[in-house]
Amino acid sequence: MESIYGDGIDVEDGQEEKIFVSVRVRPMNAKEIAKNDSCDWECVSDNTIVCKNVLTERSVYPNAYTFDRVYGSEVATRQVYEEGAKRVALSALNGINSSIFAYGQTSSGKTYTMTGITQYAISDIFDQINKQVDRDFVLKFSAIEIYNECVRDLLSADGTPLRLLDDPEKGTVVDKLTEIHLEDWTHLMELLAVCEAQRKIGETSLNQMSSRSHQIIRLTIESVANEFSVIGSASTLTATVNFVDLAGSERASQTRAAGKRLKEGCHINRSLLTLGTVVRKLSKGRNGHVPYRDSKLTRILQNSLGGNARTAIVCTLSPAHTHLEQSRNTLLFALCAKDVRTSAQVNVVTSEKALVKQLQREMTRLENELRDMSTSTNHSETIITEKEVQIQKMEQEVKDLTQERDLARTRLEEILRAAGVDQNWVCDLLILRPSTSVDSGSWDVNSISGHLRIGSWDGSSTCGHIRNGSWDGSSASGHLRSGSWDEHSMSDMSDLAINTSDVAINPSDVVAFNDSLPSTASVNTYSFPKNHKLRNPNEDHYVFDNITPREFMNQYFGPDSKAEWEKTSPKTKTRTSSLDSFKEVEEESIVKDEVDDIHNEGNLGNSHADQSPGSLNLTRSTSCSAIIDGDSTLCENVSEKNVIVESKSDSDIKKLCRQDSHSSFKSVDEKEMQQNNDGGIFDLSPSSRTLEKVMEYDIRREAYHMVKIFFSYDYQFLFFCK
Ligand SMILES: Nc1ncnc2c1ncn2[C@@H]1O[C@H](COP(=O)(O)OP(=O)(O)OP(=O)(O)O)[C@@H](O)[C@H]1O
Repeated sequence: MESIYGDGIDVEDGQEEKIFVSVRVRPMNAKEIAKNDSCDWECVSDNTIVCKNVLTERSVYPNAYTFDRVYGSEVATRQVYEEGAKRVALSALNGINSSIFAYGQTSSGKTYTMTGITQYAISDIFDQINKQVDRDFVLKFSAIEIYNECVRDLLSADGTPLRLLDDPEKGTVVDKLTEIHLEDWTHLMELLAVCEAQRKIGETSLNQMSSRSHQIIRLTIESVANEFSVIGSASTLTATVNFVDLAGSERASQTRAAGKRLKEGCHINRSLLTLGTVVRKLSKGRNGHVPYRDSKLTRILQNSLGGNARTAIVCTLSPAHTHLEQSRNTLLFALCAKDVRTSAQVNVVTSEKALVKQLQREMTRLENELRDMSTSTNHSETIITEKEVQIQKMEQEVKDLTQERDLARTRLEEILRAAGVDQNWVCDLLILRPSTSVDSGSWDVNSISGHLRIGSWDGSSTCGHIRNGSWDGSSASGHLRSGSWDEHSMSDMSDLAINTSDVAINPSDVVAFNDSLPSTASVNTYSFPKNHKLRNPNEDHYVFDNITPREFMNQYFGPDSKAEWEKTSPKTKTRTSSLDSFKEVEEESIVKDEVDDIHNEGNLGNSHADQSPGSLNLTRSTSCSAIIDGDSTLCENVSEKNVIVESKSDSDIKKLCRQDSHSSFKSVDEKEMQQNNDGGIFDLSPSSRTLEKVMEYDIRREAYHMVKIFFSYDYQFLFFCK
């Protein structure tokens, strides 16, 4: 019995060998003889063929061509098979993929040759199988046709084109291709007959039965060692052998093709051109891109060209001089193919040892994959854990802030209640969140670089509108801008409410504290007692715990006008004169004028004329402290003041506002106020003048507001109450 590896076939892994290339010249046919065409080709040896035609000196074509084997017209197909294809075909029995295909122009004898080779090869395969008693074989037969770039199953009546799929191990595979278990020789003949019947053929001027498609007959051979095997029962061999009958290259002018035939010819030529390019690239080396995917033909043949397959090509020639150019092209293709090397590899397990090695490699690969997956999973879990911790922290922060807000709101309500302020009164509230240096004692508004928001608060609601404003501490010198107050809001304050959390200011945006009030204290600076310490919120303590609201207001916003104006006036004058004495004089003059105006028009009672000068400056202070203290006497004054204000005509109030705005040395710019629609610029200096401006703003809108400021450890509140 022959060796499993065949007669003289070397199957060492990685061994390279060239494609076996042979040339077969068919006999002159009746037509050619009738036309008295001459025979151009002569095989001068077993492997050299020469062109007998006299060539001009300028011809680029060689005269002689050498291949692995050349066969003249007298040589039988059997010999072509035996010498040029058998060795390759039988290598499939040893687990090596193999392909044999015929290439040549139309009517050159491809089908004739391949039909014979296919039958001889399969016949020999049957013989080899029968001889091999230590292995059990299974043969599977399939047939493919590529017609006009569509892949068809020749064993199926359904002409639906089949898809080509890329399998990582098998390479290109034809999806849903019929595979029939080949039983015996008779069965083979039946199947070949089916394929022949199914294949697209047509009549051309050169071939009455021209194949208009590429045909691939595929035989898959599976074998496993049986009980008689000395190698081992587990060894398995699987390989395929392809018998490829290509459609013939043709020149439309020669075939006089038109319509359907012309279209077929275009597809045929295009795919053969791609095949030629692939072979040419492969012959020049394995580097670089090989355009296998440019045609269905080269995709399917990829494993048969330059891959692991053993390959034999039989190039067929028509000897007639008429076909000289086509024959030369065929030989050029053959020359390229001659240099293409393939690597013969047994692509199946051939021994127990190899099987063990393969399993070990597979185990290693799986372990690596598992490790990678595990690492990836751990990483993801770590990220999730970190996010969860972050979320928990943020939830805790939200909780803490909510508690702070509620605490602040509660304290405000308590203070308002203690001060006798109606909780349902509408208040405009400004909340400043101090920096961490809040305890240091003084607050330099010039340091403020962020924006503040001003809104309104109805004391009971925690949600609603926020009227945005901004406080540009540097450019506006401590002016508070209220940028988006609107008439509607002002006239219907009951609709306004503020969510205190919305108006909280980022500490970095708002305040910085200095140790003391600068000697050049401007109206932009709030100062606090040097010894004053803002309390920790946990102590449930406010600024007002140490001083009365009146003292507080007097201390930071000027003396109360109603209560002992004469005593406090010099002090106020001293402070303001240190700021800008000439403006003070100017202001007092203007204030006096405007009071006189009002008196002259009889809108201000005589009892209040006595309060001048400075009464207007102190009006706000009076009302504010009165309400804070809950002092009934002072509240009467508030009431009186309300009467005074309300008794004024609109024109009076506007006039008063205009005059007063001019009198302020940090004046509210009337134009700017109007440009900002109803947005006023408020001077929030510690002088009563600041608060006067707030009053001014409110009076303009026929709303009478007061200002309170509370400081706690975390928040400072400035709100304007109606
Ligand atoms: N070596 C040969 N000996 C005798 N006759 C041959 C030989 N080669 C081919 N023929 C004949 O030549 C004709 C054309 O051959 P064949 O059909 O095989 O050509 P082809 O290359 O397959 O053409 P196409 O590409 O058009 O299908 C056929 O009638 C065939 O019998």
